[in-house]
Amino acid sequence: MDIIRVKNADEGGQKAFEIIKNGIANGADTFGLATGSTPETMYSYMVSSDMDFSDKVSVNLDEYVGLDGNDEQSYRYFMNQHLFNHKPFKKTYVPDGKAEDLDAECKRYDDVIADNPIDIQVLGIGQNGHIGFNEPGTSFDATTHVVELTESTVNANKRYFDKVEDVPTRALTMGIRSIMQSKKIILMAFGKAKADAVKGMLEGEVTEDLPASVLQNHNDVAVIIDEEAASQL
Ligand SMILES: O=P(O)(O)OC[C@H]1O[C@](O)(CO)[C@@H](O)[C@@H]1O
Repeated sequence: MDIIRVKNADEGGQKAFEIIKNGIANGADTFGLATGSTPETMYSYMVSSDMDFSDKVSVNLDEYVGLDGNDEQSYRYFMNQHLFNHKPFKKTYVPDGKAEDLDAECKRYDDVIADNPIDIQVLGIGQNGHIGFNEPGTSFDATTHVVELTESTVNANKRYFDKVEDVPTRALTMGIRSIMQSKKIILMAFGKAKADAVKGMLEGEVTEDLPASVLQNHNDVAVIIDEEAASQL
């Protein structure tokens, strides 16, 4: 793994943006995208650039079950606000959290991923080492599935909701197998709360107990970490 140390989230977002830009110059046109606070600076750099993404495709990692794309807490809404409303893409995919048949939605999303092989996948990391919403214990062979969120994840994400009871407890997520099939992966981690997960991911054994550790088995990963996230290394 290529470890890129930066001062803070702003510099990290700039580095990630540069990797995206180089990727596009080398033919990348399908991007796996992530939500959460981590990629926000990267999206700001994309938005304030003069780049045109109108011939690019995005495939997002995950969505809360039960939330419509117009719901301000949904990941579809997040992506529209942070990127797509400013920089239109040719096509943007996010799992449908309101699908009546969730199993069918997982199957549909696997077809989307198969039809749109991801050139560059952007990832954050949960405090418990999750990637996408693949929580500890998820099989490395998983494809898109419905997940029960752990207490740690619900607590970490409650900052976006009025009260913890409002945080959905289930989500649809792309599986680890699909993430690992991306040609290139950029994982960003900023802040002290991520330090233990980053240490486990980079220095620990490869184990389903810490999903991000699987990235040790991928041959093209850029890990962008700030000083606080790197503080346990
Ligand atoms: O970037 P945050 O807000 O710390 O969240 C960590 C990770 O958890 C998720 O919110 C779950 O998908 C990811 O989007 C994100 O990478």
